[in-house]
Amino acid sequence: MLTTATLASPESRAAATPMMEQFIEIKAANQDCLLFYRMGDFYELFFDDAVQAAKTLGITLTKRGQHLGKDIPMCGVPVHTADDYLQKLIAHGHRVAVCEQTEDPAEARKRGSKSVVRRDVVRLVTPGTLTEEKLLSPSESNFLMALARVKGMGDEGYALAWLDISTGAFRLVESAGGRLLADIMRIDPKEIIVSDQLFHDDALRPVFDTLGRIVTPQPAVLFDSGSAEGRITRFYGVSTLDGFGAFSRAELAAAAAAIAYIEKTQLSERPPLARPERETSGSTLFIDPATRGNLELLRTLSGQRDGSLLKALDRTVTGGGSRLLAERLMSPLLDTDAINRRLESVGWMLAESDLSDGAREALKSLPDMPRALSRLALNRGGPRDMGSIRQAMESASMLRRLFSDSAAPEEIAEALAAIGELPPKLCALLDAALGDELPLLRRDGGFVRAGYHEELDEMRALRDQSRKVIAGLQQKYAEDTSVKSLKIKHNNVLGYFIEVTAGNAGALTDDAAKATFIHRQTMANAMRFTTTELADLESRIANAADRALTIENEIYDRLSAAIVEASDLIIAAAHATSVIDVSAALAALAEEQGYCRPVVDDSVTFSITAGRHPVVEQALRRQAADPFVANDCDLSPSDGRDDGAIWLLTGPNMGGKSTFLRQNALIAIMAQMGSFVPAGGAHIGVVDRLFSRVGASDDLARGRSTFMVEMVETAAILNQAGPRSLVILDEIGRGTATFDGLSIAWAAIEHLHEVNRCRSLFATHFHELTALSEKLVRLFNATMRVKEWEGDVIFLHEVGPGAADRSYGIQVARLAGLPASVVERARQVLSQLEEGERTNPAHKLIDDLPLFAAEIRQKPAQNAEPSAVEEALAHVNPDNMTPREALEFIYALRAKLES
Ligand SMILES: Nc1ncnc2c1ncn2[C@@H]1O[C@H](COP(=O)(O)OP(=O)(O)OP(=O)(O)O)[C@@H](O)[C@H]1O
Repeated sequence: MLTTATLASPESRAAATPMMEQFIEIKAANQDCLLFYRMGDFYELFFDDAVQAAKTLGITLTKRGQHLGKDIPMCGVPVHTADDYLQKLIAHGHRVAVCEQTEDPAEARKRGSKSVVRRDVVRLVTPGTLTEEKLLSPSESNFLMALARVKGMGDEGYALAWLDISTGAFRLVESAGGRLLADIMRIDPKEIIVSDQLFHDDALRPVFDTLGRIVTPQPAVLFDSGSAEGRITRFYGVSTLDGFGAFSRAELAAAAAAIAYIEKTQLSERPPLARPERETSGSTLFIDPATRGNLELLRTLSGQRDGSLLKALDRTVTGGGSRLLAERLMSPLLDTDAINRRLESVGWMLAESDLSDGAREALKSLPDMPRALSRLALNRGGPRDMGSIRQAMESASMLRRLFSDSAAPEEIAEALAAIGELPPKLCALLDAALGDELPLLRRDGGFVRAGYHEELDEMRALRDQSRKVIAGLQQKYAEDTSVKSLKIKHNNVLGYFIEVTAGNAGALTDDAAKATFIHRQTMANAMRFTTTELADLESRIANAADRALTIENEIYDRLSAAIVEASDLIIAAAHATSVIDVSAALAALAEEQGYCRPVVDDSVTFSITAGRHPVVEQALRRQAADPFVANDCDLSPSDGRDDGAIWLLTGPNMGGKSTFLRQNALIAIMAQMGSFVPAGGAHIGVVDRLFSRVGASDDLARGRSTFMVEMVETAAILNQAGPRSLVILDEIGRGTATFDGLSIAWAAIEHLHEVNRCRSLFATHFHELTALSEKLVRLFNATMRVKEWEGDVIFLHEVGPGAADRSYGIQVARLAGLPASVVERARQVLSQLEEGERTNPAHKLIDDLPLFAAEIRQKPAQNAEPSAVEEALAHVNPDNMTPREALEFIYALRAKLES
């Protein structure tokens, strides 16, 4: 098949029709994109673009004409539903170049009958540069990120710039090799651009492999730090960056690359980007990528939002609020003043519940201002986007009035001040100019309010009156000709015409009538006429309608320009409404769920009383199950020491160890993002790095077994955790042979205690480890309590001091539905093992080691008689059985078991 790559060959070009020539040229300039080629009301795709798109979209692949003697594969999507198709293509990792007709076909015809309509790519659609409402999730930011490295600055020379053209947010931070992936993951970009060179740098390969296909290489010139400043100043129309603050060379390179990419994809349009705001490197809680995934902050491990921490916490009522909450959750702070400022806002909203309820009510009618603004600035908007800005400005001002008599804390007061900066003139202008009911598209007209523009009103009246005049004319002609059924109709070919049935045509064609009625068309059953009067009227109507639309379009452009001019103020006010939304939402959450305000300071205290797991607690409540059992956790330094404690947690399977570990990590995250926390009381000395090793997963794609993944993550923790870190380790060493696992866990605890000296929670089934507490002064044993009742185990989910003596694995296995025969056999093996341990102290270290079952299996209990089921099984040959016989055999086994 002809591919787009071979299209550009000289033979291909020589054989091309004029339209094909145009296609080949445009395609050659956009090799890495599918080309949406505008043909009338469709975007059409050709050659291998068509094949790929038809497959992804599940639409029919057809053919259109031939090129070089071969059929040209083709598929197409209607322009008015193109967004739906774009969404699917983008989600599947494609990039799309949208090629529009840039002149009227009539213009092209003037150049000769064979001329091709001019076309040009007006935009590249990529995952990080979306603006359409349909393509975006209201509650998620859509960040494009540029990663730059400036040579000669060693490991510290990385910088990240990320921006969302749908909201105007633009930020920068410096990063380093060790935290690069963590920084990228906390920002959660949809697309990352890097220079060709960096893309092929072996040192970064593991980072890019983890991030997958969201990373795309771009020409190195985009990242040139020498011309970076010039590119940024040109974009913002300023002569120097002095007013923006001081940036490092790497930051400038990243910011300029992001801007260059926006220019490349948006072509002539310029989105309303806020000035780049610099984050201090390392000012947010470092959460390593594995921990971020395992703690299911934004999404569960299977990629769902349901079941994530964000979903459990989100009570915001605006898209902007929801996006800000997600950002805060992903980037908890280290600065206690900033954290307490946020907590102050939540506390105040909680105390002023009438006000905050009122605010939430007002916020519900607040449209997504930045996204409407961005569409208008990019010329992709319509009258309804203007309506959204008007409505948002009104709702925001109402919100501000609501708080006018209150003594709001600093953060809220600043937000209210930012709303106050919204230009009242713009508000008044939109109010005066825009009608109440707005059409989707500007080309439909009818969005300017009556009374706003004199000439427009006149033209509209003329247009509408003329329509009335036509109705009068119809009546007059009907009377004059005595043809009651005479009608004046309109179509696109003839314009207005008079129509009578064939039987009545005589009345309009007799000599007297001929002077007035001019014949236009004879149909099978009807005859059509016009009159000079009607033709005059028609041109007046058409002129008036045309003129009205022209005036409306001029007004649209003026309003749009006025809105875009105020974009900085609009973006700032929108952020302010999001701050109020988040504070009020966290207050509502705290009220609804009974959360408390944490004490956050610079100590290394970690003391939580009656803590709960925010997600599990809500899930249990939804299922109307037993309520969540609250537990204390205290890792604070004791006896005048300055380093925190390690809790070694033992307990039965299903006892709640993992839940307890995670809940304490989540409480720390929530406190540092500035939220109240699910606890009776909490005092947290700021955690600077959070590490966890929980759950087990294979990473076979990268050639790592479960155990390898576990060890890689453990290594990262032991190498990086410092005195202010919080470390959560769940069942280290379980993925290997027992002695190996136990030894690794043993050594890891000693290392945490002696070297890392950080606050840690360590859950394990190796009960031998509890002996370590005699040796390590900061290590404390804790256990999940259970009750035994008639051989069954009842989980109390209570954490208390001490060590568990056993794991109750067999009881849990029975609950899980393991066949009764297996459970029974396991009990026998366990008692053998325990017996062995009593008589043979050499086995001291292996009291709950399932892997040793292998050894036992070779030495079955001597007096164990084979059961009837085993007898039957021993004599059967499955290869000789039909499925039906096999099923009957199972029934027979079942009957034996029950007897
Ligand atoms: N504090 C609690 N209150 C109520 N229910 C809880 C509590 N903690 C845990 N649970 C329930 O117990 C179940 C098991 O908890 P979890 O997975 O934490 O146990 P575990 O001790 O880590 O088990 P394993 O050792 O098998 O991994 C959870 O799904 C949860 O529903």
